[in-house]
Amino acid sequence: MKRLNSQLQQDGAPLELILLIRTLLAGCKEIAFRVSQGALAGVLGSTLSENVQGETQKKLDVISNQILKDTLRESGYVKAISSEEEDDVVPCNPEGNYLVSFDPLDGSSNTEINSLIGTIFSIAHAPQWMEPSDPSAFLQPGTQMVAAGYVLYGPSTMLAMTTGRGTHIYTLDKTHGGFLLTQPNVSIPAQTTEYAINASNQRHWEPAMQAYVADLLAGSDGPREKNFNMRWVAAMVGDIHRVLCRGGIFMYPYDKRDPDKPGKLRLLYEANPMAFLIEQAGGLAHTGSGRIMEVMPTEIHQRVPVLLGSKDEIEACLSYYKAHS
Ligand SMILES: O=P(O)(O)OC[C@H]1O[C@](O)(COP(=O)(O)O)[C@@H](O)[C@@H]1O
Ligand SMILES: [Mg+2]
Ligand SMILES: [Mg+2]
Repeated sequence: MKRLNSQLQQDGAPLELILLIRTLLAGCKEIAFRVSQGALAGVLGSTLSENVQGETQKKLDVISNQILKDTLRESGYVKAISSEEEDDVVPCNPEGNYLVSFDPLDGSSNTEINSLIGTIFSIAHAPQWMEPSDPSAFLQPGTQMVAAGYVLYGPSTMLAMTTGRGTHIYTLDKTHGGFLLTQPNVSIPAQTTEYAINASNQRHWEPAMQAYVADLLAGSDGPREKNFNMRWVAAMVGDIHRVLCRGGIFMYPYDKRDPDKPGKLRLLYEANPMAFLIEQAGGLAHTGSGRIMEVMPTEIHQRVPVLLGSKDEIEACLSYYKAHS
């Protein structure tokens, strides 16, 4: 079975990027170990770095953030980090060539019920002119990413990643500690009868989304003339993994509750990396008004609506937006 390194080389990733990805994944393997300890996380710390030793009271998302921050800062490859768990950009090596953004633990409320969680990340080039503490270099559209992916901490630890040459899925072989290629060149079926949305927010959606979901619910009796099934992992990383594995769509649409928060999910840490993976697997990634990866961020913690997944079904959804515009 092919190793991650060989696939990255085959996809033409430069050596420094490969080394950075390996460093990032070393941090994720440490998180995987922590997560697998469940309620014992932080108690058994013999293999863990000094900075997180003894932090037994901290929640796993804070611990995961610390692990990734320490690992990336020490590597020297990274000029600055932006993280869902940090208010400001974290300056690293002024000579570093890359910027890394991450959601250290996505779906963190699932930790309480021993259910799916993961780390989502993206990597971009750091401009020469940039001061490490300057957030403006992170304010570039997702089209500038050179790599993105997630590590899913489930029954097995899995990695989905793209460097712009297809999306590949790997499984962590815990016997030797390496990621092995288990699903090369993922291709999301264009059509699907499976969708994911938190229906408890229904009253806050725009009319286009209300109409679209109403027609999905009407099933074979409605205009779509077929039955749909619904799934909700409550961790984007788990829902997107399902979409990559067997198709479907995932939506966290515009929500009119708070105009400052047009969606729940964060552009830099969640929407962009997942959009890159989905597009590289032949799917579509949209906000309802444009391609996610073309959104120009105005601040690092910006939120956006997301519609991701099987191409024909996302297009069907967008036709409702068009009809209501
Ligand atoms: O079920 P809810 O409350 O609508 O929220 C689920 C969404 O919130 C998130 O958990 C947010 O991620 P965090 O755990 O990183 O805050 C997404 O992964 C998920 O899709
Ligand atoms: Mg998240
Ligand atoms: Mg998180």
